[in-house]
Amino acid sequence: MNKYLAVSGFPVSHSLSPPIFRRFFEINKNKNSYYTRLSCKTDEEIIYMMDKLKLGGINITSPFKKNIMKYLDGIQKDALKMDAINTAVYKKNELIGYNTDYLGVLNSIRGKNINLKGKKILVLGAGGAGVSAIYGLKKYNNKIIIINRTEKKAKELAKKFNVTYKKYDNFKYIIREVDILISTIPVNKFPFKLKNFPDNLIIFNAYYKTNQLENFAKSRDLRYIDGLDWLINQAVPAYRVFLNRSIDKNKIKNLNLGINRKNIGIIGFMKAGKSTVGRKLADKLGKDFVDIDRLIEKEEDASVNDIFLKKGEGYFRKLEEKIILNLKCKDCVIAYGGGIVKNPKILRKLKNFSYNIWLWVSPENVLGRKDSNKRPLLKNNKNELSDMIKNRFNEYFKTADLIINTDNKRKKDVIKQVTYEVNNLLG
Ligand SMILES: Nc1ncnc2c1ncn2[C@@H]1O[C@H](COP(=O)(O)OP(=O)(O)OP(=O)(O)O)[C@@H](O)[C@H]1O
Ligand SMILES: O=C(O)C1=C[C@@H](O)[C@@H](O)[C@H](O)C1
Ligand SMILES: [Mg+2]
Repeated sequence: MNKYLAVSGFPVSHSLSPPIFRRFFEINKNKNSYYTRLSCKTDEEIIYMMDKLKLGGINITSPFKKNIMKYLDGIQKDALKMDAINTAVYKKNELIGYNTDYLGVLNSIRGKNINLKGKKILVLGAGGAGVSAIYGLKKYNNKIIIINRTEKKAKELAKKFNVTYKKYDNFKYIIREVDILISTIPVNKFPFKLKNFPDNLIIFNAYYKTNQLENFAKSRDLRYIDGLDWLINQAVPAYRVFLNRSIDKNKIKNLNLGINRKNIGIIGFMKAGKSTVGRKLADKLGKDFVDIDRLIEKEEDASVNDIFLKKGEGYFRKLEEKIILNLKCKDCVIAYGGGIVKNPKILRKLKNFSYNIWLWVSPENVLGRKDSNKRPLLKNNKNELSDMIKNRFNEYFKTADLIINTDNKRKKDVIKQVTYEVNNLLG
């Protein structure tokens, strides 16, 4: 049976979990497992979409790691102690939560053959990543200091896990005496001067976009562990939870991260809002907008409906294929037709051509949208529509780099969410 998995958060368009998991599937020849990103604005929406997409499991990232816990039927003991989860999976119809983030920290450090015993460790940041770092490291080391801009949070954490709390402003003194700095703050520019850092400092940075701390570590030849290492090392145990199999980490070479595509593609079933949202998004980003259906209409000098009725679906699909395969744009928003997922040649092109956002809509919601009864393939019949959605589901899931739910949302809210995610991706 197919297994559908995703990482959800807000924003989540930047997440490198999909290329990591897709590589795991390749390594272990999991032909029927799929993993993508699911953008959700609330914890409630995650649960709604898990049901709609029939997800077997999910990774949870910021800001939902704590709030999602109220929906779980069971919570593994490490996750309970950290009061946060990053993985949930259905086991016999019960949704069970886990936290593999702390293993991510420990195994990244171990993978670099660094002995933790006796080392003085400074954890910067008291959010979810900070908690998991402390929780993991505490098992092997008791010289841990926590500092955070909001000092109350650092104090609480220090008390809960029995580590040392220091004032934020004292960073410049403390850093001179530590062996390992674990920065868990997601920033490009580090908030403190870097010149006081000792020569043999080991830096572990949870943030995986290129940033000032990384460049500094390289310029000073300091040992540096990056967030991608952490992400891979928390994904390995999550993979075990999802599929009950282990992964040979030595095989994770040549990871194709593949999210540097400049074109943004909008895919989705009929009436999902592809044209409306695509046009507005292009406007907001200052990119050109291409609506494939409109290009077809221009070429034939007839409406999509008329082409379908007079020349048939086969003719339409051929034209659609020719236009998409010849598309040359480099920095556009493209609204693709709802039926493209039936054509493997088009799907192959899309994989490297555009970052594809699937606007999800349920059959119930499609039927409520304006003009839905005028479409030739849409005869206002919910069962027929449900069947069509089911038949195309697998291809949509495989093609989507990001899923955004449009059910029960106003157009302007969908546009806002898509724009936010795309800015997060490109920014
Ligand atoms: N979130 C939404 N809520 C309600 N109505 C919506 C929403 N998004 C789009 N619509 C409306 O649904 C109709 C279809 O939208 P649009 O034409 O953008 O969809 P599409 O995916 O391009 O459809 P098609 O398959 O016909 O190309 C329009 O009348 C649009 O205003
Ligand atoms: O960016 C991501 O994809 C993730 C980040 C961390 O929060 C992880 O805990 C999560 O499992 C996935
Ligand atoms: Mg359209």
